[in-house]
Amino acid sequence: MAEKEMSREDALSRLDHKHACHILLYADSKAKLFGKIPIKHIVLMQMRFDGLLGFPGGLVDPSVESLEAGLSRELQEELGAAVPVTSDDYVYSHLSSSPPRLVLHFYSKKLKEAELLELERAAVATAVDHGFEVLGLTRVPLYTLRNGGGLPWFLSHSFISNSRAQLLDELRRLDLVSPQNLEKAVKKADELRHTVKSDPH
Ligand SMILES: O=c1[nH]cnc2c1ncn2[C@@H]1O[C@H](COP(=O)(O)OP(=O)(O)O)[C@@H](O)[C@H]1O
Repeated sequence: MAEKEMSREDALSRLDHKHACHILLYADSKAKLFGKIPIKHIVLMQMRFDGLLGFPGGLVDPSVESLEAGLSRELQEELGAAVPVTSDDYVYSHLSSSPPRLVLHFYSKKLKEAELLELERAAVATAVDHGFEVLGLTRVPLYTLRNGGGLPWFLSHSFISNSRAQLLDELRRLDLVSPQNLEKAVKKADELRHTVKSDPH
């Protein structure tokens, strides 16, 4: 569903709307899958309570806290560790079409690989939301295997709100996947979604 991009100023003037902030956390990595396929970057998403994929974050109330303070609070609950977010990490805002009267603010932040690994551990060990609102953090595979495994299959899953578009925009903007590989992965994902839906078994 289409979401309308808006300026931060316009977004914050919507006092009669709810506001939600979400973040893409990522790190560079030299690790290799099966010892040969470079991971290149670790990008985090999460499996939500409703079975949809989305980013860490949640509802914030700009009348009582800054967007960044609200997002940091949500991250503490979902990841079990402090992730200081600043306005430098802000990417863009969208007016949600469904549900209506909701403004979505999106952030991304690069971490060191060791910091990200520590967050993954804390998300299981100490996060109060683990097993409830959040069923688990997941990494986004950025490679495409010969059989379509990796990013295409990941993109063929179901995502909350505009989080799939937020993911694709950031992978493109941060150059975490080349434009050609991203385009191919999206095309393959669309074919896979069609195959899964039309398979009667
Ligand atoms: O990753 C995301 N990207 C964009 N919008 C999202 C994402 N996750 C949830 N949303 C939207 O934001 C709303 C509030 O988010 P969330 O469910 O994370 O907050 P909460 O845990 O505070 O209730 C959801 O109803 C959904 O429409």
